[in-house]
Amino acid sequence: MKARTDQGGDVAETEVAKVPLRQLLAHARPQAPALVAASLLSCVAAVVALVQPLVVKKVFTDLSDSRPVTATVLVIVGLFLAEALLGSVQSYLLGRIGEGVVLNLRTTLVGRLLRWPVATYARHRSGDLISRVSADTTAVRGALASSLTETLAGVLTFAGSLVLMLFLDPLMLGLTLGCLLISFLAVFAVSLRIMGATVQAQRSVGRIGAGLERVLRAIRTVKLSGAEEREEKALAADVGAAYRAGMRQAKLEALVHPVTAVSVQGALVLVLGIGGARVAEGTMALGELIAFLLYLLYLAVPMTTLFSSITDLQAGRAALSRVQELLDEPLERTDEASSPTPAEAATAPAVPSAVPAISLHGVTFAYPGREDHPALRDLTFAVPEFSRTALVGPSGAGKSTVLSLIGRMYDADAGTVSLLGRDVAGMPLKEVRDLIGHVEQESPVLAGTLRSNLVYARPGASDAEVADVLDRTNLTGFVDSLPHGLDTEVGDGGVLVSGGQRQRIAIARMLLKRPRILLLDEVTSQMDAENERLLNATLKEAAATCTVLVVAHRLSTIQDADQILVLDDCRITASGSHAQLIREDGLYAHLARTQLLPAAAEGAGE
Ligand SMILES: Nc1ncnc2c1ncn2[C@@H]1O[C@H](COP(=O)(O)OP(=O)(O)OP(=O)(O)O)[C@@H](O)[C@H]1O
Repeated sequence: MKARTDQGGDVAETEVAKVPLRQLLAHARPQAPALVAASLLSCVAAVVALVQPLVVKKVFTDLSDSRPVTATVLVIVGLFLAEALLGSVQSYLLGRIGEGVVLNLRTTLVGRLLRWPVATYARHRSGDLISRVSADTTAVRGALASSLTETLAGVLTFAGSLVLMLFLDPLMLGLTLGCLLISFLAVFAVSLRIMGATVQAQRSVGRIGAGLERVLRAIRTVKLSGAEEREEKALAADVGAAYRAGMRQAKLEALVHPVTAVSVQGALVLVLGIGGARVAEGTMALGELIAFLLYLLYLAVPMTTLFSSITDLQAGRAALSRVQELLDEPLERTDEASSPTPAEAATAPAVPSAVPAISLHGVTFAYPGREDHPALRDLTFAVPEFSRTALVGPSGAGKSTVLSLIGRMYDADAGTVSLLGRDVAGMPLKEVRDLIGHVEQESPVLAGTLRSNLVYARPGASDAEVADVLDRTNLTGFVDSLPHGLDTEVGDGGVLVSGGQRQRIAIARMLLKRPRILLLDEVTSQMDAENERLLNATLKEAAATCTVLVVAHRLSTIQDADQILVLDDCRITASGSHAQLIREDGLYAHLARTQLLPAAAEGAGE
C-alpha cells in the first residue's frame, strides 16, 4: 500500500525513514558535556536505587538478630535523598540538553532555509516546512534528551536488578522472568507498529500545515470561488488521518499497558506466595523476600519507561529524517571568486561608462523540470548605464525570467549575464543583490509596519530619506491618513493596503535602497492614471542616477524609453525607439495596437 509523501512522491506506507542513531547523536554534539553528565548521573542514580533493597534487607536482618538499626535506617534515608537529588539535577540537565538541541537545530534550519536557491522552494510547501521546523524538532528533542538517558538508566537498573535477584533467589527469578516475558513480547510486538503510527501522524501534521497555508494565502480566492466547503473537506481528510494515526497509537499503547500490569502483578503474586511460604518455613529471611520484591518492581518500572523511551526514540529518528531532508538541500552559491574583470560596484560614476550596466550574451535558460521547454534561448542584449530600457513582449515570453537571471535568482544554463562588465556567475551573491533593486510583479509587502516595509532593503535609511521617497511615490497623503502613520501595520502580505498602494510601497522600498540597477516588473499595472503619470516621472528622474530596466504593458511607460527590447519566442526579435519600432510595423506595432494599454484608467484601481 502506498502513501502520499509531503512533496507528492510515494513511499511505502510501512516504510519508516529513519536516520542512523549516530546522526541523531551528532545533533547533540554541542551538548556533549551535559549529555555525558546526565548519562553518568543516570548510572549513579541506578546504582543508588539498586543498593536500596540490599540495605532494606540488612535492616530486617538486624531487627531479627536484635541488632541496632538506626545507622542503617539513616543510610536508607540518605540513599532516598541522594536519589531525589540526582533525579532533580538529571531532570534539569535533560531539559537543558533538549532545549539546546532544539535551539541548534532550529537555528541551523532557519539559516539554511533562507539561503536555498529559489528553485528549491518550489519543491516544498511552506506549511510543511513550518511543521518540520516546529513540531519535528520538538520530537527530536524528546528522543535525544529523555529517551537516550532514560533508556540507559532503564537498561542499567534492569540488568543490575536481574543480577542481584539471581544472587538472592534464582528459582523465584526464573518464575518472575517467565511472567515478565509476556509483557516483553507484547512491548516488542507493538513498538514497531507504534512507531509507524507516529510517523504517519507526523506526516499528516505536515500536510495539515501545508494545506492550511495554501488556503490562507489565497483566502479571498477561496471565498470568491465558494470553495470553503471543498477546502474544509480536504483539510478534514488530513486532520482525520492525523486523528486515525493518533488513535492507532493510543489503541496499541492501551493494549500493552494491561498486559504489562497483569504480568507484573502475576509475578508479584507468585513471588509473594512462594516467598511467603518459604519465610513461614524459615528457609528464607523476611529481609530477603522484601529485597526481592523491591527488585521485582525495579524490573517492572524500567520496562514501561523503556517502552515509551524506545517509541520516543524511534519517533525522534523519523522526525529527524524529515528535518535532515531540509538540512541536506544545497544552498545558494554566495562566495564566488571575483571575476577577472574588475568592477567599480560600490559607487556609481557620474558619467556613463562604455561598459553596459546589464548585458546578456547567448543566454539560454530552462526552469528545473522544464528542460525541454527553455524559457529563454540564445538571448543577447545590452542596457547602457543610466538609460531607461523597456522590455515588452507577449505574456509568457520570458520577461520576468530575464529579470530573475539578472538578479541571479537562477543561473543561466548557457551564455553569460553581466552587470557592469562582470559575469554575475563569478560575483559574490551579495554584491549582485546590492547592485540591484528589483520590484517584483506581485509587489510583495511583508507583515509588519509600513515603515519596516519601506526600509526593508536599507534599514539605515533616515526619516528625511523616507519622507522624500514617500513624496516621490505619492504616498505622503496616504501615510498621513493612517491612524499611526508610518507605524501602522499593513497586515499579513499587505492585505490592509490596496493593490496600487502595495505597488507604490514596493517601488518606494527599492528607491530607498538606491541601487545602481533598478528592475521593475509591471509595477504600475494596478495604479490609476494620476499615480502612473507620477511614477513614470519618478522613474525618469531615477534614470539620472541609476539604470532602469522596466517590463511594462502600458504605452505611457514604454513609449519614451531610451530603448525598447521586444522579447518573443524566448529571444529578442526587435529593438529601437518607439517611433522606429512602430515604423517597422512588426510585433511591437501589433502589441501597441492590441495589447499595450494606452492609459491606466481601464480596470486598474488603487
Ligand atoms: N518558476 C517557474 N517554474 C517553471 N516555469 C516557469 C516558472 N516561472 C515561469 N515559468 C515559465 O517560463 C515562461 C516565461 O515566464 P515569464 O514569467 O518569464 O513570462 P513573462 O513574459 O514575464 O509573462 P507575463 O507577461 O505574463 O508576466 C512561461 O512559459 C512560464 O510558464
